[in-house]
Amino acid sequence: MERIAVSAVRKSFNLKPGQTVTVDGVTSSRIAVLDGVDLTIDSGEFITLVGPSGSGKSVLLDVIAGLTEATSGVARIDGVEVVKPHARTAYVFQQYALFPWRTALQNVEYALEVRGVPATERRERAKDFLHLFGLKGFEDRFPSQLSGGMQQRVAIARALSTDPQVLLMDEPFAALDAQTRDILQSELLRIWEQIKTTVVFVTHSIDEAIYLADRVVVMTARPASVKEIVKIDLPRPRDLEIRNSEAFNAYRGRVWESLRDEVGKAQRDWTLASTYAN
Ligand SMILES: Nc1ncnc2c1ncn2[C@@H]1O[C@H](COP(=O)(O)OP(=O)(O)OP(=O)(O)O)[C@@H](O)[C@H]1O
Repeated sequence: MERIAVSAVRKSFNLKPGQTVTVDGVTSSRIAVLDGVDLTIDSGEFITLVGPSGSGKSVLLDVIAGLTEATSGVARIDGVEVVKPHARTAYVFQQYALFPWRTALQNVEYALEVRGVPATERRERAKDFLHLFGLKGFEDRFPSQLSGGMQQRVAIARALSTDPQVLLMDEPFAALDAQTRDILQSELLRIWEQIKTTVVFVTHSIDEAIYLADRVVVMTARPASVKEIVKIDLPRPRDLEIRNSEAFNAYRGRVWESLRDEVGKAQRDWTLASTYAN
């Protein structure tokens, strides 16, 4: 069943007064970020998005989240146009975005509180989700008393406690060390296997993209559209060892092949931009 449908989505922003951008010799005070993105995602699918830095991946997530309006085109969830944040869509950012004055438990409870879940029920549910992420015994710690990996576990527990139909994740593990990142990828997969919510996950890591996904969506350089979708036919449940397999290696080559030109284009764009800036 189709859960998310992004159709011909374009997005451009006005630049600050006095700023301009020149593309193909045309100077403009608007920057085009998304250029006709089409993407449909089934219920329960795990999608990863890769693309050069600055290509518009976060903006695309924001459109699906209802945090920003498309300039044209439409994003739909279950056939309904997204015009504002949806109660059953959850978002996890790179920075843990926890309330520093609330304990781990209270942070998870917050998401349930704003949805009107009664106190006893929300406390139990929040605890269950913290335990699911291996945080038993850490319920009363404040974010500053938790490691980066633990903070991100709390953020994901908070997002999942609301039973979202759609989970949007914007480079959630980018700030973590490599080992913690590996552990969290596996934990996320383990939990996703149980709840099978629809996930759209942005990453710069090709390995992470392949390891997690049912399909890897490769975006072009800005203004972005979908360049290619690579279906990942690796068996599930997956463990990290799979990254050493021949099949994984072949996917790695395939995704990089698709991404390489776009990274090159984005780099030329930056070089040009810095030439103008000087
Ligand atoms: N509110 C805004 N006003 C103006 N430009 C914006 C705004 N939001 C994003 N942009 C521009 O849109 C482009 C895409 O940004 P976005 O953050 O989506 O890229 P990204 O692919 O997620 O990058 P990265 O991988 O580096 O996180 C960037 O050039 C950015 O400067």
